[in-house]
Order: sequence, then structure tokens, then C-alpha cells
Amino acid sequence: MKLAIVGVGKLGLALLEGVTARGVIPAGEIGLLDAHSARVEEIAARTGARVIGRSQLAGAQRVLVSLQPRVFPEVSEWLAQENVGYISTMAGVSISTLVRRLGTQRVVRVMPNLAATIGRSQTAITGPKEAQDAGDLAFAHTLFGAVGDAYDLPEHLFNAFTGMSASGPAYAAVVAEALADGGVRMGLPRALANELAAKLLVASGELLQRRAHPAMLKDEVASPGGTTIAGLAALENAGVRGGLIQAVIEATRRGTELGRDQE
Ligand SMILES: NC(=O)C1=CN([C@@H]2O[C@H](COP(=O)(O)OP(=O)(O)OC[C@H]3O[C@@H](n4cnc5c(N)ncnc54)[C@H](OP(=O)(O)O)[C@@H]3O)[C@@H](O)[C@H]2O)C=CC1
Ligand SMILES: O=C(O)[C@@H]1CCC=N1
Repeated sequence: MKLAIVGVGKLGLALLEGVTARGVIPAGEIGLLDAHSARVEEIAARTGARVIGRSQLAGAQRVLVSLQPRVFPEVSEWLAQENVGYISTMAGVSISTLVRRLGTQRVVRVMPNLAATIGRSQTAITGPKEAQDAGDLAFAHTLFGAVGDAYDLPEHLFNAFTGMSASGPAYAAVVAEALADGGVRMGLPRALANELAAKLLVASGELLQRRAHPAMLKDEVASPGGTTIAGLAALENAGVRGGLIQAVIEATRRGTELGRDQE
């Protein structure tokens, strides 16, 4: 078994779908372990991966830990195996905590996001020299490179990356929902407003990638004395920029707290 995924929840499933769709690892070489046995049986049947139990973990070359941080202390008792490399997606959980609880230096800390399911995650990766020497870091780069962009990131920036990029799809969802609400408030049908909001976020993201700075796109859209600048002035009055900045600050702080809880 090349990879065991422990915790096949929202992120574990997104990664499994992204990885199997791209054929990085044959589905039959992936084991799935989760608390919800019926759900994971269905996922296994759909993807070609197989359900495994705790006793089969030792047969995995690498284990992807995609559990909530709060369950890690208890779970690490049976998760720890010899000659296995670990890759953790858990927000806030540091390399030193992973090493201590898993009893090995072969640990890689990653931070992807839900866009892995469509091959567009942005994933931060870090790990100690032992993980590099054992090929675990290279494996993580291959895995996450297949489901989006993979970045080497120093560990001290992981919580910031988490608070911005991993939490980011939720912020984008709130922006989309609020824009659609505005459209509905002004008379657009709900289904059309939701569709427009999602598509304009996708298209705006692509336009932003072709510009050196987000302000360039804003300035191109806003005609002097026109509609957009009236809307932008309202956003400034409402403190939307400050709200988004604060969201990243608070999410980053929460990552630090989650890490402290594990010490
Ligand atoms: N969701 C996201 O967008 C992202 C999440 N992450 C990180 O990834 C991790 C997983 O997140 P997410 O997928 O959202 O979480 P979920 O809660 O959706 O998934 C965790 C899964 O693990 C199961 N589980 C709980 N306890 C055990 C156990 N003892 N043995 C086996 N399985 C168990 C859960 O079951 P049950 O529901 O019964 O608890 C659930 O199915 C977190 O640490 C999070 O910080 C990182 C980046 C993005
Ligand atoms: O909200 C969380 O804690 C996880 C980590 C980043 C995205 N979801």
C-alpha cells in the first residue's frame, strides 16, 4: 500500500478524488481509514481505493493524517508505526508535535485547500532532513503537485498560509453569497444570482493572474463617476478590506492556539 489516508472527511476526500483522478497513485494502492465505516465503504467503491483497519496501517509506505487536530493526541497512540512516513494536514500541529507523538522524524507538514478536488489546491510543504532523506518530502511534492501548486514554506509561516490560503475558499464563499444576496435584493432571481457570483469569482481570479496587482483590475473596471466606484465607496465605508485582513489575522492566531493545545 503506497498511501493510507486516515480521516477521509472533507479534505481527505478532496485529496483522494484529486489524486485518483490524476492517476498519481493507483487507487488500489490507497487505503482509507475513517470513523464512518459506511461512508468510507461507499467512497472506496466509487474511487477504487480500499478500506483498511488500524492493524493494516503498518503495511502502508506513507500515512496521510487528515484528522481534526483535537483527536490527534488520542489517535497518535495507534497511528505511530515503524518504517512509515507521515504527512499531516492538521492545522496548527507543528513538526515537533508530530515527531513527539508519532515517534519518528519522518514527518511532513502540509497545508492544502479544498481546491485539491479539482486539481487547484495551493499547498505549503515542510519537513525535517530525515523526511527529505527518506523521500517523504519528494513524495509530498509529487502528491500535492498533482492536485495543484506545491510550495516549500518555512514552518513559521504555516499558520499565516493556513489563515489565508487554506481558509480562503470559505472567505470567497462568503463574498459570493453576499454578492448574490445583493443581486437578489435588487431583484435578480436567486439561482441566477448564485450562478453569476460563482462565475464572476472564477473569471476575476483568472483576470487577476494576468495582472501584477489586484488594484489594476479594480481601476480598469471603475469608470470615473460610474457605477463601480459608487459600489467600491460603499465597500470602503463598510470596512470590507479591514474585515478580510482581520479574518486572516484571526485565523492565523487560531492556528497558533490549536498548535499550543497539542504541546
Ligand atoms: N477542510 C478544509 O478545507 C481543510 C482542512 N485542513 C485540515 O485537515 C484536517 C481534516 O479537516 P476536514 O477534512 O475538514 O475534517 P473532517 O472532520 O471533515 O474529517 C475528519 C474525518 O476523520 C474522522 N475521524 C475522527 N476521529 C477519527 C478516528 N479516531 N479514526 C478515524 N477517523 C476519525 C472524522 O469522523 P467524524 O466526522 O465522526 O469526526 C471525519 O470523517 C484538519 O486537521 C484540518 O485542520 C487543512 C486544510 C483545509
Ligand atoms: O478551519 C480549519 O481549521 C481548517 C484548516 C484550514 C481550513 N479548514
